[in-house]
This record gives sequence, structure tokens and C-alpha cells, in this order.
Amino acid sequence: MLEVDSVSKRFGNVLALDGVSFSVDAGQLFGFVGSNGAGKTTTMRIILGVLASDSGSVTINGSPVDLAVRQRIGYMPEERGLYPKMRVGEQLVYLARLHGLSPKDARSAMERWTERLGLEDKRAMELQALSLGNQQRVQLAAALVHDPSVLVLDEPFSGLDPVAVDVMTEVLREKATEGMPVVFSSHQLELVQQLCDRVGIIKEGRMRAVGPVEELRSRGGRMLELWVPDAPPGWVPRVEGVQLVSETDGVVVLELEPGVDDQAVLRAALGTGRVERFASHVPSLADLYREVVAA
Ligand SMILES: Nc1ncnc2c1ncn2[C@@H]1O[C@H](COP(=O)(O)OP(=O)(O)OP(=O)(O)O)[C@@H](O)[C@H]1O
Repeated sequence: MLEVDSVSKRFGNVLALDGVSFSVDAGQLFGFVGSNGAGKTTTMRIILGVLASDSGSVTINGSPVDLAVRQRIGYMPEERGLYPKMRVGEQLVYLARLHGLSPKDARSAMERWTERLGLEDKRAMELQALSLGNQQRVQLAAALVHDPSVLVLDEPFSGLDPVAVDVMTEVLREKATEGMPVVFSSHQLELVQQLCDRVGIIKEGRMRAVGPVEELRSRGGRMLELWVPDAPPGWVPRVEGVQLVSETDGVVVLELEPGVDDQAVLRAALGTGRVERFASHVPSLADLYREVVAA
């Protein structure tokens, strides 16, 4: 289990992190989202111990992140940082050796991961000769080649083609299923919503929402979605305790205060003519994100 507890970090005048806390259990996929400059990379660097926090703590299975613990983390840094002129295969073997694997195990891990990630025909190439997406696949291989116990990935999906997104998704799911805590940052909210058990939304260095995706999405009041094509433009049911949330292409989203009878809303809708849609509405992670970031 990975636990980040009340971590703060200041760079000069900028308070980059202000008491950030979250935890990722074994087998959980945690999505870390927030605008540019919100503090995701800084948090991940502190988890890795490549940057020191001003206060707070990071533990993995209860231990602070010392050198031995750090060896067990698979990390994909935002700045990527592999050697451009080194051949892909040699580089992965070298990284696995640095993490303590024997020459034989390092070679077989390199072979396994390059094959799995569709890079077997790129082993002899210099990294710099690969397309950016393929370099990213090598980065993932580099994070996995030493068989880590925790994965921390900074925007692993950025710049990937749809097939590579599927491969990355599959590998992350598989690693979580094997019991690893996996944390990754991303701006692709649909993907985070699909993939993650829990999410954290960070804004200006502070965690504004943390929890299971489904729980966060359903934390507001009860919402209904209606499509009443015969209603006049701008129609909203005249039922007390009902607020208009949005209207898009004739589909109206309403929020109901506790105790409001949804059948009263349905009757009001039927009063306008046909009702083509009357359903519960669950906001997407993107809706929730906009609400949290705008607040
Ligand atoms: N080494 C540094 N020196 C000074 N300020 C820094 C440094 N690293 C980060 N910052 C500042 O800390 C804040 C958080 O930056 P961070 O890179 O963690 O954001 P992020 O959420 O990863 O953003 P992005 O989505 O753009 O990658 C920003 O205001 C950034 O300018």
C-alpha cells in the first residue's frame, strides 16, 4: 500500500503542494488528475524520493521511501529521461541490472516486455530513432523491467495511438490485478473514469476530491435527464425543489432536492406532450472535474 500523508512543498513563492494526502491500496488503480501546474508531477517526484517534501510523509507498506524501497518502484517520469543514443534492448537490460537483476534475468525480462509491448523488432535500434509513441512504450518497459511492486506513472497515456492506449490500459489493469498499487496522472478523464478504482482531483496544490470514482460521481443531489421534444424552448418543470443543471440539444438535466417526487417531474413533462427520455443522470468524471476545478 502507498500512503501519501499531508505532504507540502514550496518552490520559492509558489506553494506547489499544500497538505496533499491520499492512499492507494494493493491492487488499486488510482488516477491523479488536475490542471497544468496543479502539483501532480511534484507529488510523484516526492513519492519517488527524487524530490524532498517540506513536511508530511510517504510510506510504502508502512516504510518510508529509502533506497531499498525506491528500487521496488516502477516509475515513468514526465521528462521521460532514457538515453537517446543507447539501443532499446541494451538500455532495458542495463536498467534491470541497476535494479539488482542478474544478467540472465535482466535479459529475459527485457525480452518479455519488448515482446509484450510490440517492440521486439526495435531492440537493436537507438531510442532516438523510434517514434515518440514507441519511445513511450520503451518508457513503460523501463518502468516494468525490474518487476516492481508499485507503479507510479506520470502521464503514461499522453501521445499514444489508440492501439498503444489499449496496450497500456491492459498492462496497468493486469498489474493491479496482480496486487500492485498503481498510480498514474492523466488529462484523459474518460480513460481515468473507465480504468480507475479511485481518483484524486488536485487544484493549486490541494486535493479537492479523493475517493472511489462512482462515489464521487454520485455525491451530488439526485439528477434526472429528460428529453421532451414538444416542450417550448427553455422549458423547466414547475415543481418546487427542482433546479435546471444544463440543457444540451433539447436534453434537460435537472437536480432534485431531497424529498422531491420524481413522478411529479414526469407528470409536468407529460403535460408538454411526448416524453422521449426520463432517466437518472450520473455526472461524468469530466463534469465532476469541471465543478471541482471551477469552485
Ligand atoms: N523545480 C521547480 N522549481 C520551481 N517551481 C516548480 C518546480 N517544479 C514545479 N514547480 C511549480 O510547482 C507547481 C506544480 O507543478 P507540477 O509540475 O507538479 O504540476 P503538474 O500538475 O504536474 O502539471 P502538468 O499537468 O502541467 O504536468 C507549478 O506552479 C510549477 O511551476
